[in-house]
Amino acid sequence: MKTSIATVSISGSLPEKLDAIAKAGFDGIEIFEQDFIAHDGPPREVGAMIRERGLEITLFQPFRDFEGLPGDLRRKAFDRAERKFDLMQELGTDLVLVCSSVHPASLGGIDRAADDFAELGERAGARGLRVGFEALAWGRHIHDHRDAWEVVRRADHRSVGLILDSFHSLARKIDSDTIRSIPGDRIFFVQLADAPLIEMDLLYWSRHFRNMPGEGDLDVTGFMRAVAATGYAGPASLEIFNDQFRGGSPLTVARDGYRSLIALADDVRRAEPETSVDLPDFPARAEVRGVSFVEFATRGEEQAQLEALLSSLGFTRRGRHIAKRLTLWQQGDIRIVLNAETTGHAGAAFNARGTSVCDLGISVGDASGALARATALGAEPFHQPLGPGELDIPAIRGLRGSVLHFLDTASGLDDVWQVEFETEAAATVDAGLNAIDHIAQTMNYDEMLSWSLFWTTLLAMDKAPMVDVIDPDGLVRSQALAASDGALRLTLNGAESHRTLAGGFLVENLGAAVQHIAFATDDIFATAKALRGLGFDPLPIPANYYDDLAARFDLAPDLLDSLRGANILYDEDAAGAFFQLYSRPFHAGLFLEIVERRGGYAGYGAPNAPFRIAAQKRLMRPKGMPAA
Ligand SMILES: O=C(O)c1ccc(O)c(O)c1
Ligand SMILES: [Mg+2]
Repeated sequence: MKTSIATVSISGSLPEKLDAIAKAGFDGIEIFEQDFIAHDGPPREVGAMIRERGLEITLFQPFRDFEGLPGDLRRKAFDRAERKFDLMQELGTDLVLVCSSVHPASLGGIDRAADDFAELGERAGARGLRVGFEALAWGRHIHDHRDAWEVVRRADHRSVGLILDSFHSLARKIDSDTIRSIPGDRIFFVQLADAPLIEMDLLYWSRHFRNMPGEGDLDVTGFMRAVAATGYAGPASLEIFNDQFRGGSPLTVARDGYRSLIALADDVRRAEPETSVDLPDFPARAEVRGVSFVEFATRGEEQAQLEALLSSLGFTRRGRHIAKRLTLWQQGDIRIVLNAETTGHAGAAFNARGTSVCDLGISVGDASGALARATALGAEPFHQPLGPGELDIPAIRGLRGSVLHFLDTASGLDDVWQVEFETEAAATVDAGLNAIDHIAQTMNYDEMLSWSLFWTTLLAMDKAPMVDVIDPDGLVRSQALAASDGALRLTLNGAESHRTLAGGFLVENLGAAVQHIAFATDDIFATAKALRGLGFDPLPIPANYYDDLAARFDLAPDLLDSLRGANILYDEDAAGAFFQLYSRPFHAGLFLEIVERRGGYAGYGAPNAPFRIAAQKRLMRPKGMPAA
């Protein structure tokens, strides 16, 4: 499968766009005319510049307002086309996209449009060029791929074909199966884009809110399945108009695009095994078994504080690494590794940011399969020199330079705790924490799409609807991702203002990282009681909160008293109930949480966030600062 992306999807100058696109692994580009015009250099040079980077020009676009014009306007449209044909020949591309007309003088009429395209095809064909017709969702007379196809069919010229764009078809809610009856060799080009479902004007939605397949809410997979079923064998090309991407890092956006396109093609071939998608084989999304470990880079005084906090939560130190300054803290199935190395990845992480989560270990069905999939999607493998007796655990780079490890049982990687660690004393305390409920990664708002794509293309995880977390000083957007059985839950929290708790963490911590870890208990009141005995200092929750709870929910008085007495927050929905107990914030605004889920409650207590955040901020406010 030939991969391609429109230059309009990436920020920067034309050479910057091309560098990023080539580096991300694409085979070709759709050259957006504006990007060519803005560049200072003749078309032949631009063509060479593109080919030098190993890219081909899959499409020249757009050519607007062509079909259905009367008299002189029609003649002028053909003159314009001839000029663009000259340009295409100099650039070195044979296909132009003609998008359906929005011209006020365009007359309409399928046969008139077909005649126009037959003549354009004749002129293009004489030069060895081809013309593709795309229905814009807001086209004046043609705004449905079925009508565009009818124009192409009636034009009946080998140099005239159809161009499909998932956005235009899906935005108009046209059934993708209508594509299955179009002959694949009459489809000249396929553009792909997703978008969040928002009610708004189609043109505005398209020009500002498109995103990578898998990042939005449209069924781009269903669309591409239908395309594949036709036998179409041309490029799959991303055409993403997005305000955020226009200002983003060219390489990050290009890499996200590549990941999204390869994952999409892989989904299509798995869903349509009878079709041939020309793509090297790699494993399906890894099945998640759970969180194997969370590793902090920490040293000195900060390490002592973190150890004290873990002890007060019922964790015990259970192992020491055979060669490195690593200790293993455990409770139930939860493993926290404290890495005090002064060199290597963790050493560098601590030097840059102080105590922070530098590594995550995920238990999967097949660890090397997970790595193979990650690399096929363009992830960067991570290697560190192995000491004697150490296991080679497959790993890639994750959020902001952190490292993500894959462990499994089949290849013995789950035994790393026995192989690489000397066991210390058995647990003498236990507060009933048995698993990691969720891990919260804080990032800038404009990193959220990228990281949610990262997780959902790599592992079998689904996105929940985006939730607003109300911080007293600004809004934080929260995207939850979960494996279907809850074996891994992540919340990606995107901050826009540095004044929010999440935004402040980004400043203090020099960028995105895990800000909190939530542990699961089966009995939060028993856990709270055990923690009191261990000297755990919970985040104090004001009485007003409990008065409001009494008004909002029908809670038994003794339950309300127990919640109040233990500083436990409460939420419920139709499926069940949720209990939350928080630690006080420590270094840079990191914190720990304890939760109990009852019934099928699948959320994260977002309604409690404003009160929890206000309570955390009261404790974090620098001494002597005014309250406002
Ligand atoms: O928004 C536009 O004008 C526009 C132009 C060309 C395309 O291929 C498209 O999908 C949209
Ligand atoms: Mg398009």
